[in-house]
Amino acid sequence: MTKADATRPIRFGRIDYTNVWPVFHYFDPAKLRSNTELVYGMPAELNRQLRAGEIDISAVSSFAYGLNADDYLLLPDLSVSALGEVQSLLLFLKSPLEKVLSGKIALTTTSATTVNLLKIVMKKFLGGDPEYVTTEPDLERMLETADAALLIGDHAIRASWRDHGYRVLDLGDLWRQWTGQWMTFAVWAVRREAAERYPEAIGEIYRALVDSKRQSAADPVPLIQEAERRIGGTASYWRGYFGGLCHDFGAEQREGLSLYFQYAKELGLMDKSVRLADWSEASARV
Ligand SMILES: C=C(O[C@@H]1C=C(C(=O)O)C=C[C@H]1O)C(=O)O
Repeated sequence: MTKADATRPIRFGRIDYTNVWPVFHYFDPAKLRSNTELVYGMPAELNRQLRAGEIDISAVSSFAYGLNADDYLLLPDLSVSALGEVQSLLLFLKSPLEKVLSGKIALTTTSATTVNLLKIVMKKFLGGDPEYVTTEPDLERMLETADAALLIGDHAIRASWRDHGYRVLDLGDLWRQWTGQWMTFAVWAVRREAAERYPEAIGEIYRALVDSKRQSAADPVPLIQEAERRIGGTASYWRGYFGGLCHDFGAEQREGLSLYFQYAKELGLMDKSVRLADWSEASARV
């Protein structure tokens, strides 16, 4: 290992959306023994950076994990999942649904999981075949030329609060209606080479994330207050929002995500089957 390698910080990607807050709220890199640098970004940008090795570990779109499962390991029991409605994965319809099915849909540049979930819903569940264009997440501009627009994260939340008059479909709700399953939108992944190279640091980061998740679940009030302060909305909105999300990744979430990967492969959205592979502290210590 060169000197530069030995001193280089671990680069850790944090999605700059409220949905990951419970896992990051009490996570403070300054309290770690290892030199860890947080890199904030939209999911699609962090997906790219983890793929390129510019960051070592990150919250990423679950779809991006699926594309790169040979090179990544999952940090166990961490995810952004929901059974049903999420409130931040929204398709805004300017035209009636029948027209959207053969019309044009504008997709946010920030997403990977939800754009592919929408393609699954459109094709497999609703029998549609719309044209897709990818654009910056600006609802009014998207709908100038498209019949519908997909937004995720805080872009979707802010747009949903406006008096827009559009019909809105929640992708978490659609997935549940058609499959009865959980859906997992984001996971925490580490590059296999980073897991081998920095086993103690990854273990330390992992324990700190699990600890943050536990503290957030025990008392969501600080997160709710911070969301009100930074983004707006009411305490009851944020209570409902955080309450509808699950940051665990147990058997039910794994089953739902595996079904999503199966459909994505069936429709040619990814070319390989995905086997979920977990990082483990015990194996990293050997
Ligand atoms: C719940 C959400 O999950 C997300 C959806 C993602 C995607 O579609 O690729 C990626 C990360 C999460 O931000 C959300 O964005 O609101």
